[in-house]
Amino acid sequence: MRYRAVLFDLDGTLVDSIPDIAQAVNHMLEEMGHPTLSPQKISTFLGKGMDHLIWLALNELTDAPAPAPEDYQKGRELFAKHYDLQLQQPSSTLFDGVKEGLDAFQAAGCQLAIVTNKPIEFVPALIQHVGIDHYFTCLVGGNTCEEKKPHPMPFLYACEKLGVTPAEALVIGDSSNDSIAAREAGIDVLIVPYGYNEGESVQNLDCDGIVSNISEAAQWAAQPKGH
Ligand SMILES: O=C(O)COP(=O)(O)O
Ligand SMILES: [Mg+2]
Repeated sequence: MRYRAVLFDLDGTLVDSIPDIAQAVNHMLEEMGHPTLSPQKISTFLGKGMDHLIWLALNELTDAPAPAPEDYQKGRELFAKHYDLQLQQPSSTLFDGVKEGLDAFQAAGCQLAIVTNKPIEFVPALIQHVGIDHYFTCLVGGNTCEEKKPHPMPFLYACEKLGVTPAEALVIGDSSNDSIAAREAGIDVLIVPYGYNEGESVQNLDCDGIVSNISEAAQWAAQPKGH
């Protein structure tokens, strides 16, 4: 294995988290007297953290250039309340190949971390529900560091926590937020094509490869560079 640590994005890479996020967004919208949005539409708002998601969802429903500050604040409180409730009985699921891939990386002696833009308080319940919490020795959320992806800080913070250099780490993600942050941090990056890249194709992202799932990522990482 070419790497000592693997830093995983969460939403859209390990977990199909849209079912619970869409429910929470739509409960928020309903309580604020707005019509609901399709899960497909909501999935295009994901990637830059909870505040951005709420901003885009509220913005979608009005002609105003931005939600009023009090509506935005109310939206943030309601989303957090409903997402927390949702995570008590979640519907989110693991993508195919995740467990096999995590097992392969772990068997090869890699340390595993999650680096997500999701606020850290929601992460433990979600990864416990899908049965992958025991794999990770480091969890970094969107509010753990001063900056979020696409800033490199969260990935560099995870490397420091795990005691590895950026050259010894690999990032696996689903969006430009992951590829840009990884490149800026000097960390190799693989992209999966089944996640949420803010509604855009992943084909043009600056990365070291596009792999069909995490299991294939582990095979890729086991080969010498240049294969
Ligand atoms: O919270 C988001 O917007 C996306 O989370 P992610 O970084 O795990 O994809
Ligand atoms: Mg993601």
